[in-house]
Amino acid sequence: CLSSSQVNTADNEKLVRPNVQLQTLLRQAGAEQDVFTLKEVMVYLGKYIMSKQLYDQQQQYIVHCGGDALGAVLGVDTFSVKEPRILFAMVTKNLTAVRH
Ligand SMILES: C[C@@H](c1ccc(Cl)cc1)n1cnc(-c2ccccc2)c1-c1c(C(=O)NCCN2CCN(C3CCCCC3)CC2)[nH]c2cc(Cl)ccc12
Repeated sequence: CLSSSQVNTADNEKLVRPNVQLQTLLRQAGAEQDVFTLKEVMVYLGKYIMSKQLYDQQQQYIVHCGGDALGAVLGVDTFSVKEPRILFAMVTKNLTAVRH
């Protein structure tokens, strides 16, 4: 039988494994694990964007990642932080759900 935590696992508590390209970026942002929650992936990606100053200084919700490995991972040159659905879709292409 499933424990209560397994039954009502919210999306952001589901465990995911990034592919090698994304894992490399997360490690550069300080991650030391191989398996994450979606929320953890986003927190580390935020740190990565901050550390490499990829956001637009004038419009700080615009991220320019074309010349960076992040652009290759997400498949875009620029994105807006104000489009979370688009952003989650781009990030989840690089994640595999972990059965536990
Ligand atoms: C709500 C959250 C978010 C989270 C998920 C989504 Cl799908 C959209 C939005 N968010 C709001 N602004 C940002 C942001 C903006 C510019 C540069 C860096 C981060 C974020 C992102 C975080 C994050 O973990 N954010 C912590 C607090 N942020 C406040 C904004 N801070 C700003 C400080 C001034 C300079 C610009 C960033 C950085 C820390 N993780 C992300 C990962 C990506 Cl792929 C894209 C964006 C973010």
